[in-house]
Amino acid sequence: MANLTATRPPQPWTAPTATDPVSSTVRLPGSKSMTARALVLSAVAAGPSTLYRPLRARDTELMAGGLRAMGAHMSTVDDERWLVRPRPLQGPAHVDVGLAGTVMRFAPSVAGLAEGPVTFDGDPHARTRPLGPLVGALRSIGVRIDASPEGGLPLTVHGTGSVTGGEVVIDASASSQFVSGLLLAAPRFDRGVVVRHQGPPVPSAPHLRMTVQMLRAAGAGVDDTTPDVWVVEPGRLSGRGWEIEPDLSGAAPFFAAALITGGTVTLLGWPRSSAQPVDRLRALLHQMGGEVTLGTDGLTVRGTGVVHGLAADLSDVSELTPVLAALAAVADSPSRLTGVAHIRGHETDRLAALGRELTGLGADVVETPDGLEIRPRPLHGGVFETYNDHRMAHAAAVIGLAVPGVNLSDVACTSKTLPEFPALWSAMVTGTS
Ligand SMILES: O=C(O)C1=C[C@@H](OP(=O)(O)O)[C@@H](O)[C@H](O)C1
Ligand SMILES: C=C(OP(=O)(O)O)C(=O)O
Repeated sequence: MANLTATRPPQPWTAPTATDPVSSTVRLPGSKSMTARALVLSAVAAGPSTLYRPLRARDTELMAGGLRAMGAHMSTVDDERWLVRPRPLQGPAHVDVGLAGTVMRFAPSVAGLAEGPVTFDGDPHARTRPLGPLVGALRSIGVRIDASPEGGLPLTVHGTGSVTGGEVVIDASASSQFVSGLLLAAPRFDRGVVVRHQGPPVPSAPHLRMTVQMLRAAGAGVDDTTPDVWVVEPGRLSGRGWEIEPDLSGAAPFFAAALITGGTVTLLGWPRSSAQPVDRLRALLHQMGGEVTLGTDGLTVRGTGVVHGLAADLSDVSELTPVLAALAAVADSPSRLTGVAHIRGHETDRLAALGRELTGLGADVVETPDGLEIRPRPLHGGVFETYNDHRMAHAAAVIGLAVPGVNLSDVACTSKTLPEFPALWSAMVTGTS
């Protein structure tokens, strides 16, 4: 079982250094984003559902736990299939969101459908993550919420068993999850929902497409033809089987290992057609000197022995920023990563954290308002603070392949999305995977 406690002791870890090009075939667990969506859609559906090969990690166990607290029946003992039987949603209940954006943004609208109060809180840093626009939007469609003055955690949703729904205007520039959180339970709202975004661009477009695609797969009527407007019709959602794809963002550090060591990594079980932005990842890795191919055995990344710098707007794939920044720090030319101001509101302020920690290893990094400029210089070992952020740990592990003595302050934070990370990583480096 993944570690669900916020106060687990830190687990320092020295990243293994690769003496040879890696040559590895990895089977990774399911996508965090697909698992979270499948759990929510299953909890508000009219019949039972099964998730095949879901992600078992802190974020998804917390999501299952939160929905279970509200009354949904969740059987998550079998790693290969989780069974969800919807039941009447009710409070009083408490949802621990941990540090999971998906839980803190997707579960409140489900709580609006529950009868009774549902309280939400999480790790200390979760209280600083943006939530106010979603709270305001839910209030405007009839959900009563007590929240901190900024509209963040801790909060209480006073569910009445139904949500009016209808037109809502929101500034979702801080997180696409605000929009997904409004859409996923909306078929159960009396009037469905019409979400209009007003403000700077919404990041993470592929995650919004995933939300729309999975809603439709569950039988919802969704119109997303007008930019920045999403319409979900009221109606019944059917229970179904959800095939969860391997997590592409979780695979990114393993693919980066192929680039940085000039080796080869194959991710098994990759589907022919995916809800995740594989073409974008392929293009980014190609720009940095890698080759990505989709074969019958899976998705393979081959390093060519060089890592090039990268100039890219990462707004649609911002989860990849830490790993790409790590590659940029060892590249043969400077990099400019832009379009990711909002990742200051992720598990930590990722721009500040990457700036500080890469500089600590000797890189020349300038933090800009919406990204990073990275000029490679010879790096050295040192302590790398991970700030409870799984993707900071991934970044440090990637650099550690090429630089001896990269000491992570804590590697257990990888349990947020991939508890097996240290073991899988070490197996890849020692050639036992
Ligand atoms: O909906 C989702 O599953 C996610 C959306 C994105 O959030 P932001 O739009 O806040 O970046 C992404 O970064 C996060 O890891 C997962
Ligand atoms: C930003 C991330 O997570 P969350 O869902 O907590 O926002 C992430 O996994 O990179």
